[in-house]
Amino acid sequence: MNIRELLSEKVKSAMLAAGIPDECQPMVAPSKKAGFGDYQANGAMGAAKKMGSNPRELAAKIVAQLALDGIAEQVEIAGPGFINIHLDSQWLSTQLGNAERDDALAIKPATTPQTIVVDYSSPNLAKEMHVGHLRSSIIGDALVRILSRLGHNVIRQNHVGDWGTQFGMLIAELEEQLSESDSAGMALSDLEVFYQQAKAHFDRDSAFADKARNYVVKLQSGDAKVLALWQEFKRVSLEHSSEIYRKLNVTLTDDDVCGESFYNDDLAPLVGELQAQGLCQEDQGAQVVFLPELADKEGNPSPVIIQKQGGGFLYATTDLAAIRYRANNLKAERILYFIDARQSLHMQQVFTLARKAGFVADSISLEHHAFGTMMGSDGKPFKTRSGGTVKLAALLDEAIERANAVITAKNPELADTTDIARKVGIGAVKYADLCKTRTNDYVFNWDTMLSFEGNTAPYLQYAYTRVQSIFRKADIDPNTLSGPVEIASEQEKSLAIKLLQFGEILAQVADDAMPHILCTYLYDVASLYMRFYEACPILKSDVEPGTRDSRLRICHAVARTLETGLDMLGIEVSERM
Ligand SMILES: NC(=[NH2+])NCCC[C@H](N)C(=O)O
Repeated sequence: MNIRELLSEKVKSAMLAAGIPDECQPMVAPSKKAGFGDYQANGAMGAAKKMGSNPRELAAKIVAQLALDGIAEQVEIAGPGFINIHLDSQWLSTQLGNAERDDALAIKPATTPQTIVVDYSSPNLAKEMHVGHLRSSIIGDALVRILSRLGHNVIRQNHVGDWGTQFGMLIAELEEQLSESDSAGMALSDLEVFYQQAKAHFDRDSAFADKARNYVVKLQSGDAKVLALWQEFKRVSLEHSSEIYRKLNVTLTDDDVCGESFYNDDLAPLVGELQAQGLCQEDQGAQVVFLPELADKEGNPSPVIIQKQGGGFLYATTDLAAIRYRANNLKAERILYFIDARQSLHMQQVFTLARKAGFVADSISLEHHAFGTMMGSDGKPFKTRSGGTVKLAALLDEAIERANAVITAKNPELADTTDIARKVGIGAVKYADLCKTRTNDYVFNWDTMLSFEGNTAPYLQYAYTRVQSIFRKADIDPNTLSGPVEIASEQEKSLAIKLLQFGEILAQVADDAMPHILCTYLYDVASLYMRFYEACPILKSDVEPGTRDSRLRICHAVARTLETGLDMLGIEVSERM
């Protein structure tokens, strides 16, 4: 149980004992300001309102029933009825000592583990991955890591775009280029260029355009030759994505790919079912669902086309089939989508229609976790200088190169910087994204993200390295320290409380799918550690051995928390920097 849960339970019992109705909540949270205790219980005000009594008197009744012996050293009532709880240093010492020893640190597994499907990254295989897929990949992966760590059964779904009319054109082009090229890998070494070639070919050569259209039909009817070409195209394109995932330290593998093509056979029956349920109607030859639930300001229902005139299916049709599969076959209890905010209406339509058609039970939580756009310094969506889309592969190489320059300038004595530059460069790009409130746009800036000051990956990685250097200097393996942790100073106390909040923070990130909360937390840990380090000498000769060992154990808890927290964000640390 984490501190918040423990205090909530205690305050709740006190409220019941004070005769407060069960529906009133204790409202326990860490105090926002110094001087108001470490935690606050704010439930007295709400309860007093409900009961028509005086909030301060009610708070006093709660405090009279509150059994926090050994947990809190002082409880006081402030303002209109806040209950301020000052935690007991001895109790914190024991808690932190236990956490430092525990493999799980202060992280407690979820009480009810769920099956959670996470749809993320999901690039279109016809083109090279670009910066637009960066946010989906790294935010989605952070959630996957956190949810797994909390004990949930997480199923990754890389819903790649591997189907649709454009593949006729691409396969026809591949066939032609293969007669001149040695391998598909060579012909497709630059997907962007290849796509442009195919498109130009399609536009200028009507015989080729006919062939491309014919290949779409053949692909859909399962023609062996066309299918083989398509598979080859898909294989090479997925290799490109896998390389980026490896570079980015994103956990997606080929096993997680469940692309649009997977649902192909399901689309016609699905439209049939919607027809049978009377949910869709014909409109100019197309099959359309009108959703009054999502009506615009004038009251016009929101139209969702699920089958085009001529029979073709759409993005929404595939997403409906996918959501049904995830609910029924994968047995998801929560389905999370990490997709650009510009697809919000699409997701709302899919969720509303899926519920209406009974494809997903009400008990299943459907969540579109939208994110904003990555902007350039000009305040417009991030582009190359010539206005083209920035390829992810090139961006990541540049990050590593820049990180290398920054770390060699900082520490010219470092022997081999290859591995450190990779961790710092990739970490900086990921952290700069993850530390911003997900729903906002943010400006991509190399200098800020690679800075060793402020809320950045290099700052946190460096904080970790500094702690590790203390153990090296003392020539001590922190795992062998056996004396107790003693929380004596104010700096030790606030650091201890912060460290013990790790589990609370993760539970919140898991609920809201907001990784920036974890980033802020890790930054707070590192900052409180710096304060502690300034105020509490560790290896000075006049420090008592018991105090030294206690402080070393606190350092160890800090290092492990930073390492584990960064790992949950998919960011690696180094022993030296
Ligand atoms: N189930 C989904 N619609 N997932 C997101 C797919 C994203 C789409 N392939 C794109 O690149 O924009």
